[in-house]
Amino acid sequence: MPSPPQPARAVIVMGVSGSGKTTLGRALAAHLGWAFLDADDLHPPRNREKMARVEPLTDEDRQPWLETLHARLAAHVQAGNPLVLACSALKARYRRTLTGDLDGVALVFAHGPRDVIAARMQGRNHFMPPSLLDSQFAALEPPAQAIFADIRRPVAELVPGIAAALRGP
Ligand SMILES: Nc1ncnc2c1ncn2[C@@H]1O[C@H](COP(=O)(O)OP(=O)(O)O)[C@@H](O)[C@H]1O
Ligand SMILES: O=C(O)[C@H](O)[C@@H](O)[C@H](O)[C@H](O)COP(=O)(O)O
Repeated sequence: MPSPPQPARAVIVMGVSGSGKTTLGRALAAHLGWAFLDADDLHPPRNREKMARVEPLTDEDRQPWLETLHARLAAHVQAGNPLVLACSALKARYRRTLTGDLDGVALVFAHGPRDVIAARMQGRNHFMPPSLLDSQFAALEPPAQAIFADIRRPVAELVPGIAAALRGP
């Protein structure tokens, strides 16, 4: 994934389940006045059912979902309608599928300690069982280049820094 392009036309907020992608992505989109899309909302029913059975998704499970997300991202970029996409995007190859040959897609990595994330997952009502968190960390390939967001900090503090990083030096 290249360094943040100038100007960014889309942002992917990535991280394991419960890392705060949705919360941070929504707040960032509101701050920027951009559209927001939660990749969770596009999981096919069989993927949601699988996770609810406490079975991690495989590469094959995720591939069609990632292709659908790429098409949505491409439509926004090509229409000049910038988008914040919250998506786990755990592996480098998933991020390559999401971005494809699109220019101007920046990456934000929502990262934090496992215990903080586990506690937050226990406190919400969601189809994703907290017991899948270890499989999420096992699949995670942290990005070499991204805007790093430490999710121990409040979202309201994180958003202006991310927006500034998107604008570039
Ligand atoms: N920076 C933060 N500080 C405190 N709580 C947070 C923060 N980010 C997210 N949360 C809370 O953590 C939980 C998981 O966040 P969520 O956005 O649903 O994560 P994800 O989309 O990555 O699964 C939610 O209950 C949310 O309110
Ligand atoms: O690739 C995956 O394994 C899933 O996308 C997973 O990472 C995602 O986290 C779930 O869809 C639960 O949704 P939340 O991210 O909102 O917990």
